Amino acid sequence: MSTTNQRRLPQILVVTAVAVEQTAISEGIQLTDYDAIIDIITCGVGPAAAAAVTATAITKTNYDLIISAGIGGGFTIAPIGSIVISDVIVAADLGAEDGENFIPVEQLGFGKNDYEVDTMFANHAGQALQQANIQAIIAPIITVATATGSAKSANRWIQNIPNVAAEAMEGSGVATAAQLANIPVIEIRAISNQVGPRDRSSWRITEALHTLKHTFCALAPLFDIQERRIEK
Ligand SMILES: O=C(O)c1cccc(C(=O)CC[C@H]2O[C@@H](n3cnc4c(=O)[nH]cnc43)[C@H](O)[C@@H]2O)c1
Repeated sequence: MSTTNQRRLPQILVVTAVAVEQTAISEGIQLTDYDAIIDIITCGVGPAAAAAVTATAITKTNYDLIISAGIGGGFTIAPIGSIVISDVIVAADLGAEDGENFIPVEQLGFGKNDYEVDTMFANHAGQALQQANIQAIIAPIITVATATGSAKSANRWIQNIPNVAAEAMEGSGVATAAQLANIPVIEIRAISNQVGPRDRSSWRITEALHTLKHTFCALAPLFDIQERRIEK
C-alpha cells in the first residue's frame, strides 16, 4: 500500500462569455501561484448558452466551485472600474408581463428567479480585493436575456431587486447547471458600463478587462480556504 499523502488540489471552473474575458482571467492567474486547478471556458452570450456549456463541462470533471465571470453593466452603486461579487444571482426577466407590471416566475408558481451563491467565498473574495485596492461590492447580480437599454427599465430593476449592483447575461444559466449538480457557484463582474440608456461610446471594456485580470490574481489566496473545506 502506498503511504504517499497525495494532495488533492481544488478544481475550479470559470465560465466566461467571450474570449477576451477568458484571456484576461488566464493572464491574471498566471501572475501568481494558485493552489488549484482552474479551467477557464467560453460559453457565448446569454443564459441558455451558459447553461448548456456549463452542464457539458461538469460531466467531464468533478469541480468544487463554478465561477461565472466577465464584464458587466453596473447600477448606480457600482461604478465603472469596480468589481461586483454576487450575494445572489437573479434571473430577473424570467416571468410574465401583466400590462405594465412584471410577474417573476417564482410568483407564477413554476420556477425560480433567485440562485443562492457561495456566500463564504463571496465574503473572502471581497476582503481579498479590498486588500489589493480593488473596489468590490457584494450585492445581487441580475441576469437578463436582453441587455437593459433605457432609464425606465434600469429603474424597474432597482425598484424590484433591493441593492441590485450589476447586470450581465450568463449568471443564472451557469447557476442553473451548477445547482443541478450540487456544485457551489459565484458570479464576479468587472463593470465596463453603466446600466441605462444605450451609449456604446461610454463603455470602458479595456479598463474592465484589466480589473478582471488583477481580480483573479488577487483571489489566489482564497483557494487555500476552498481546499480546507474540501478536506473536512
Ligand atoms: O450593443 C449593446 O447595446 C450591448 C448591450 C449589452 C451588452 C452588449 C455586449 O456586446 C456585451 C455582452 C456581454 O457582456 C456582458 N455585459 C456587459 N455589460 C452588460 C450590460 O450592461 N448588460 C448586460 N450584459 C452586459 C454580458 O454578460 C455579455 O456576455 C452589447
